[in-house]
Amino acid sequence: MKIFSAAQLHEADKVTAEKHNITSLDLMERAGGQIFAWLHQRMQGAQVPIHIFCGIGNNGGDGLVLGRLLIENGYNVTIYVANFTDKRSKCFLVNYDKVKNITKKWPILMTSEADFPEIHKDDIIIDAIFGIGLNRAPEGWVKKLIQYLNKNKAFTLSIDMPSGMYANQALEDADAVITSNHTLAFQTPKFSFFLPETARFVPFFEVLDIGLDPEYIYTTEPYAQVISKPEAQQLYKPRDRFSYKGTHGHTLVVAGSYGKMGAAVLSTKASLKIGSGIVTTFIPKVGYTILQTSVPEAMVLTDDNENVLSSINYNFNPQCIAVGPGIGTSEQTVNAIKELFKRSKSPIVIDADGLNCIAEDKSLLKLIPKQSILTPHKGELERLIGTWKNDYDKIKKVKAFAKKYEVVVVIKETFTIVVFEDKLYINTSGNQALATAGSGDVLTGIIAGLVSQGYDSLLASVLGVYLHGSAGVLASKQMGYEGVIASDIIDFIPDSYIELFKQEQAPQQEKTETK
Ligand SMILES: NC(=O)C1=CN([C@@H]2O[C@H](COP(=O)(O)OP(=O)(O)OC[C@H]3O[C@@H](n4cnc5c(N)ncnc54)[C@H](O)[C@@H]3O)[C@@H](O)[C@H]2O)[C@@H](O)CC1
Ligand SMILES: Nc1ncnc2c1ncn2[C@@H]1O[C@H](COP(=O)(O)OP(=O)(O)O)[C@@H](O)[C@H]1O
Ligand SMILES: [K+]
Repeated sequence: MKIFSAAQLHEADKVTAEKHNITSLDLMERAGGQIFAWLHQRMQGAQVPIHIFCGIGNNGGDGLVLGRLLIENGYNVTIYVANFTDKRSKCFLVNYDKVKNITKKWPILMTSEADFPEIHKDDIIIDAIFGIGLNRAPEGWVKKLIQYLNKNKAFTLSIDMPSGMYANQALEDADAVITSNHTLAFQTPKFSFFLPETARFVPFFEVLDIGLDPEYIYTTEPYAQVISKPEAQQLYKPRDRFSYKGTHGHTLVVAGSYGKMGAAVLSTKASLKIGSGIVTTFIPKVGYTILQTSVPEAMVLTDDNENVLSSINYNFNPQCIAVGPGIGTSEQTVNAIKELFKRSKSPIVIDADGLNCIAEDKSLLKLIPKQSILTPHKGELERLIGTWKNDYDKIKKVKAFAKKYEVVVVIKETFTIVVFEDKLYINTSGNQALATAGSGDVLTGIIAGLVSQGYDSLLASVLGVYLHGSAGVLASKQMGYEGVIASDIIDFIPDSYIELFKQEQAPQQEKTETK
């Protein structure tokens, strides 16, 4: 699914109005109507008090449309307008009057803290204060209103986005954002929903299609893309019935050192399980028996050194090389990696200590083969590109880095982001079960195994991150979050492929006895 920026959404709004001969007011009616339908379906007329807090822009206008429809359908509604300025939007004003025309219970204008209403914990709060038009951090009594609503235990539904955060700009004041229970976003999720600094304000969201111009949506290069099952499905390359192991590529895994041979085992197994036809693993001598016994399917080459990598020699052309898990950063290993980079003609997936070796000796950077894939977590990324001011600054720096060295960067997070040139792909599979030792080593093997099978570096990264997340989720369904260890993620790789093409089962109709 495409993610558009706030500017693109305003543009889409304009284009839709012009091309489809509808007004912004019609669009607002659609948007408010969709929120109403969502609530109505769940509430079925229940008389729970609903408090709608509107700003004075079009997000507030959506709140007014919702309020009117709820009142017309007999709900128990109170509308408040956070009247922080008289510069109200046109569509807001029209809908403000429409509310006044259908009820004697007019919207309550709030102008200070003294106007904050009492809210019971079982009530419902609708947050329609700010949407994509926020242009500065909320201050004064409006900030206090946001804090007051957050302190309340009532269920909070945000319209389009939690008020106080930007769609695609860094957060300025984390104390002035609504923490919503559920967000209903129009047409597209917002980029900030997925970033470490802001995702916690959006624990659940759904996207409502408000019918913005399909041509605009289809042809416009998005700000970012969300990768979920339908997108991942399209990336899959079916296997040829007449293929043989060589067709599916030969992966070289360079990993392990004394005490960290498990990392080599995990990457090797993952690479085989994702479908690499042949895997050779290069390790220090100490790991020979461990590797041969744990993964009989893999071939093993050993370094001359007993405990760490010092010279990486092999006499074949792998389609992809995975480097880094468990190798340490001793001087001889850094030098060995340097020689490997110089020699390699294939893309290299560089993870963990592979990245730390680069951080130790930055001259390695320009030797990284083009189209290689770097998979840093936060700490490794910081050692590579330095610190950042906020999530957006981080993305900007990673984009510049990826462009400069012509590589793909996989920023590992709860919502992992794959960065290539100016493109951003956000992964949505995965859960907290993946937060376990060795999980990253599995991902390295997965991505390398996909490159070996003929996926280009970008697709291998995007699909690999998706399947890795999906395997973790499937494992956690049987073992709970805590019970999943990295080997389990590998065991569930086959299921993650199968799950990719599983049809969602339609809810079963209840059978009625007729006799
Ligand atoms: N395609 C679209 O773009 C559509 C947008 N709609 C709604 O319109 C919203 C965007 O509306 P607007 O652009 O009017 O903007 P908002 O309603 O998000 O609010 C911006 C208003 O608040 C003021 N403001 C911004 N930051 C402030 C601050 N910190 N303190 C005080 N005032 C502040 C602005 O000057 C402006 O008047 C969307 O989020 C969505 O809810 C829908 O009505 C329909 C379609
Ligand atoms: N809470 C979470 N939700 C989703 N994915 C997660 C979560 N925590 C960790 N992950 C994923 O698990 C992997 C952990 O990798 P990494 O930190 O390198 O682990 P290790 O170094 O132990 O192998 C990454 O792919 C990351 O995106
Ligand atoms: K809002």
